[in-house]
Amino acid sequence: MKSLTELTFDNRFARLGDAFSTEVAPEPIAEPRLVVASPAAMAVLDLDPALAEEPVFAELFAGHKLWSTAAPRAMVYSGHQFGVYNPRLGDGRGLLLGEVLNDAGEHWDLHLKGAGQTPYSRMGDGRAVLRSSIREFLASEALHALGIPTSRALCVTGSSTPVWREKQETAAMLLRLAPSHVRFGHFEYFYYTGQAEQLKTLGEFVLREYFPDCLPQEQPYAALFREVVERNAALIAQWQAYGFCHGVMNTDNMSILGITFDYGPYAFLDDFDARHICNHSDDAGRYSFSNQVPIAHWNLAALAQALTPFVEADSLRATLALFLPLYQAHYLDLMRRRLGLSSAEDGDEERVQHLLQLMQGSAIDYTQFFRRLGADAPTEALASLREDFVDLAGFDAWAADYRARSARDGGSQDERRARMHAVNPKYILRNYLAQQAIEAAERGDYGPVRELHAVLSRPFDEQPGREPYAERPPDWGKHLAISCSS
Ligand SMILES: Nc1ncnc2c1ncn2[C@@H]1O[C@H](COP(=O)(O)OP(=O)(O)OP(=O)(O)O)[C@@H](O)[C@H]1O
Ligand SMILES: [Mg+2]
Repeated sequence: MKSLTELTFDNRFARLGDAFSTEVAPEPIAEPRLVVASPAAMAVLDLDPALAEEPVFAELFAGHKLWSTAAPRAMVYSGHQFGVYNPRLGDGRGLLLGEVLNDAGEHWDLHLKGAGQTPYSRMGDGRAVLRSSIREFLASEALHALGIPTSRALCVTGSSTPVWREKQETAAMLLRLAPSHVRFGHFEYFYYTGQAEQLKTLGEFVLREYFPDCLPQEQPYAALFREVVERNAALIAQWQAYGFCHGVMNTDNMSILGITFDYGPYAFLDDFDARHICNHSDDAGRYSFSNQVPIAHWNLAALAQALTPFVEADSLRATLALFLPLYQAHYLDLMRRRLGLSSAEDGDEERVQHLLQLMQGSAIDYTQFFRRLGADAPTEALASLREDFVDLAGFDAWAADYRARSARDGGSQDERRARMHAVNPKYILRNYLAQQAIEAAERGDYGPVRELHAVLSRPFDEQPGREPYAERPPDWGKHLAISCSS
């Protein structure tokens, strides 16, 4: 284990120079205090979790202190937002502090979100409020615990610095960790500004540092695009299988690594609803839950456009066409496992679709359904789940088929339960749980956010005494409108 001062920096992205990022010092927030830290994320940097309680920890992650070998910089990027190209984006409130080299030899970007104004702030104040920082923290670590690729969150630091949104709030900073902060929008920026040399420098950097297996191939950029398509197909399959709605799938929020990136008004589904829209400024439902699949494809097409200087359009198009079948295969595999099926059979896709149709409009809790389905033998589990469905005849037909399918799959009930509980979480980050923790934190009580984080770090475990965290939302928590100003 290291002390905080022993972190080793090797700032590869900073060395790309001023065409890619601008040196900016963090603007500290007043009276910093640790709100919550993730022991698992600290372990990524070989840091003892106890260090989070030292005053210097909050000072570092509130912009008051900096390692002498860090190199804080705001990155430039652009991107398509809601389908429209926005040429002027970039880190408007976040800074890449540098890249830490851990004991395993991995580079991890330290990105401080809410660190003050930068040349890319446009009209913004460069700040992030406490509630949105807590939401990003909780989701990053919750998705990681579910096994969904994501940026990580080291900690949230609160302050007394006032910030004006719809009302007066306080500023916070989130320390985000990721192997890279390069987004689709980085490629788009250099492509659309016609900076061919810089586009090539970026591409070579990404290939060399993050996709070394693509380099020796005949067409490294074609291989890179194929890898990004494959990773996104796998990622979006996990989102859909676990009911995660991102809400702002703009290309500036799409990581080149295929990890979940930028947590805004996201939501995990409570009741299953394919049409769910978690971003209340998204009137048209562009980023609704079921649209995430075609939108990921659309975003990949936007990235492909920026790669046309390197790869033939026909080749890019052919790779793009792989996205949907790859996605479907991953999704079906995950849903089979969620249903406790260890083998594949024709008709499984229809079984999954039929179940989701029955859930739609029946107010069926998506997370609880699968957990309860695995808790008992199929006949007993189905009998207890049945009463919640509106279309009972439809459900009975599905259940009869599922019982027979499960019997053919074989195995003991103990094996089935263990297998299902390992993929069907008991605890999920429900918006109402986040909201309760945020309201307590806004009153200065950080106990609830720490406890919720601890619960969500073991989502598949029974956690005696913590059962209330597995409950469906109360009425007030069913249709929370999460503010997009963050
Ligand atoms: N308060 C703010 N001040 C300055 N710029 C901002 C502010 N909020 C958002 N932006 C900028 O607006 C653009 C879109 O914001 P978006 O919400 O997608 O990103 P973000 O949440 O700020 O950061 P990230 O994508 O790094 O998680 C980004 O360029 C972002 O830096
Ligand atoms: Mg963003």
